[in-house]
Amino acid sequence: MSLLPLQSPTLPSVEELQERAHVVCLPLHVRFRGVVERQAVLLDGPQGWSEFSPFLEYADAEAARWLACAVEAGWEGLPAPVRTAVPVNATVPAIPASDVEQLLARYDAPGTVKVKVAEAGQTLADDVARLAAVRAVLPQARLRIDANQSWGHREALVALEALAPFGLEYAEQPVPGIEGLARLREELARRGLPVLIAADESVRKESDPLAVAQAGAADLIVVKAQPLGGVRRALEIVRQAGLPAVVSSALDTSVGLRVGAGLAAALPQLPYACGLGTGSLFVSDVVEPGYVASGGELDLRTVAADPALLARHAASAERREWWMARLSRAHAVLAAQAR
Ligand SMILES: O=C(O)CCC(=O)C1=CC=C[C@@H](O)[C@@H]1C(=O)O
Ligand SMILES: [Mg+2]
Repeated sequence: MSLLPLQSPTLPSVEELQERAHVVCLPLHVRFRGVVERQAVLLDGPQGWSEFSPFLEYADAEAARWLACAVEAGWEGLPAPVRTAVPVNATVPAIPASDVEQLLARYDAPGTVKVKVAEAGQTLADDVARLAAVRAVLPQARLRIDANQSWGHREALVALEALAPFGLEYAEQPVPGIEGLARLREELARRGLPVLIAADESVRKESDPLAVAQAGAADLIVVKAQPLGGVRRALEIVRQAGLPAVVSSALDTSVGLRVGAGLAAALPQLPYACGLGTGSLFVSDVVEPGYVASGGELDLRTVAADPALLARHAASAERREWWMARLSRAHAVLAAQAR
């Protein structure tokens, strides 16, 4: 397959990136992906603010794709939108059912809710209770689940039998691997269990993001601008995959969420609400008000980080140094690819 190169046409020097970089540490209302604070580098690019925030454990080659996205958004800008607003889902982390109502109150009129399931240390009964709690608060909402590839084949079948009665829009990455998804999808069809399968990790963490579509292993793909190396590369992946796509966040700050909204706004078709509602999980952000949905939608306003908030949430000197070194290594990966 041919994809756009990872780097933007002009890769700025590492010195320029570092001069324009602000490292922040933002508290979250709930634990998400095992963290209670989000660290991010925000770049004051000539075409607008952009974000470099690969998860802390990611190696440099993977982090370089996130930097390619930041360079594209900040130095090239976003592609022209084909719509003026994007629908978003509320995201419910693997919290106790008793906390669901309070969490959902942070979202304004969500028409769709994504519920995290299969959390380590929890049971299927916890997942059922969490979905039931969501259903009780929002009887009309579309529901989807995300297992983050934590089930095995048989476990997934048992879980999906139990959760399908909630009327799932789809199940995101129920099991690991492209073969695992394909096998599960076949078995669901054989059993007449009507749950669509969405691929997330099998798109963003595979060396070939199109492999899952080529294998016929999923009904739809989840696309995230930072992990896929930028908005234009993600658009090209969706075009070549030929499957419906769900745009989602990488737990970005408001700046990264706006880039994700730029991806969603530029897609020719947007059949599903986007996972770009995660700004509501932040206690504080780099813009005020944060880039959160109202009436279940994000508008396409300009998002520019506020200097006072950047200062208030500035990371420690030690974290800043760590991020600058990481930025430099990711830059070296992109520079080597450009040669
Ligand atoms: O899609 C959403 O509703 C929100 C984003 C989201 O779920 C994720 C963001 C960041 C990291 C991931 O573990 C997670 C996901 O797996 O989709
Ligand atoms: Mg996911």
